[in-house]
Amino acid sequence: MSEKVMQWCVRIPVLEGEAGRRKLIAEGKADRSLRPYVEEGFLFVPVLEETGMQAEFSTTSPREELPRHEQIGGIVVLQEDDQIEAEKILAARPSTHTVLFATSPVEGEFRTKTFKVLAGKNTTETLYHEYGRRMIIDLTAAYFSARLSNERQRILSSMKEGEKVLDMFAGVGPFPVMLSSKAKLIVANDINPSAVYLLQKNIRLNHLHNVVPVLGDAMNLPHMLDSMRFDRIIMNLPFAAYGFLAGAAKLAAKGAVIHLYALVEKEGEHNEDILRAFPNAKITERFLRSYSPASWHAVYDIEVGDEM
Ligand SMILES: C[S@@+](CC[C@H](N)C(=O)[O-])C[C@H]1O[C@@H](n2cnc3c(N)ncnc32)[C@H](O)[C@@H]1O
Repeated sequence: MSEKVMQWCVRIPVLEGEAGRRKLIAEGKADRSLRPYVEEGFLFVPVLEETGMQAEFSTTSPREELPRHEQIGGIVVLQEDDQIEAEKILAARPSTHTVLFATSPVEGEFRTKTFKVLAGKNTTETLYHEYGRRMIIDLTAAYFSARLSNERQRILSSMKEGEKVLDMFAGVGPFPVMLSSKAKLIVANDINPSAVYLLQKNIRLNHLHNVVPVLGDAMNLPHMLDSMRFDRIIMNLPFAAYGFLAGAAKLAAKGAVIHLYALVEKEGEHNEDILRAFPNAKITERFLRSYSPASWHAVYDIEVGDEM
């Protein structure tokens, strides 16, 4: 049961909210027994020191305070800068070679983080397995998250044999690598040279002959790919992909399906953007996971229809 209490707080514009909250946690200033919330475009974060601003917060349950880990191949990423916990994990899991703590949020055009090695080998590179495929990941060089593995399987199972697929923001290639078994062709594009370098390695590692890596800005794809049309387009750049919908509309075949990933604060937040690019689309929005107390990762499945 949670209860309401008054506490000192800081108010951060919502787009910088998650980065600000993490900074306050890293500095030991956040009051983690209380739950932050969003109101009128600001994230309110409860803090331990007096700030001159107070607000009402709900208490968190002990379960919400447990450190969460993400395992990517032989690497564990801890949510807390906790060396003792890191050493324990390393000793308990023989397949883990490194325990990391992210010292920044996902940031910049390449959507990468910086890391501190808490325990084990001094590296951010690892070999990751997903449903029988292998991928080389380097967490400082290019974005990667194992959390979308179920989502990749969901898309694979909805695909027909022989589809032409475009991944506009492919990173090191998890979607192309996992979807290649059903596709005729996958064009996999990314603006980060290190991501495309790893993508090329991952294509070779899995002996794929139908994935074409492209290094470039997704804005240029309609011009570069000219008359090509795709049955499925993956748009996984959650904070900005909706800005590329007009380009996707030029590259979508009749009857295509677009998977648009977004960070949202309310249901239907991007419906208008989608309908501007695809006026006859059928839109299904799905919740993927919480991102911050008041925002979440969503995927919009956009069936563009035959009349475009
Ligand atoms: C959230 S990551 C997703 C990567 C990959 N789809 C995955 O699931 O791991 C977004 C990717 O978009 C790339 N990116 C950012 N802006 C871009 C642009 N204008 N054109 C092409 N790629 C871009 C970044 O380098 C990053 O690899």
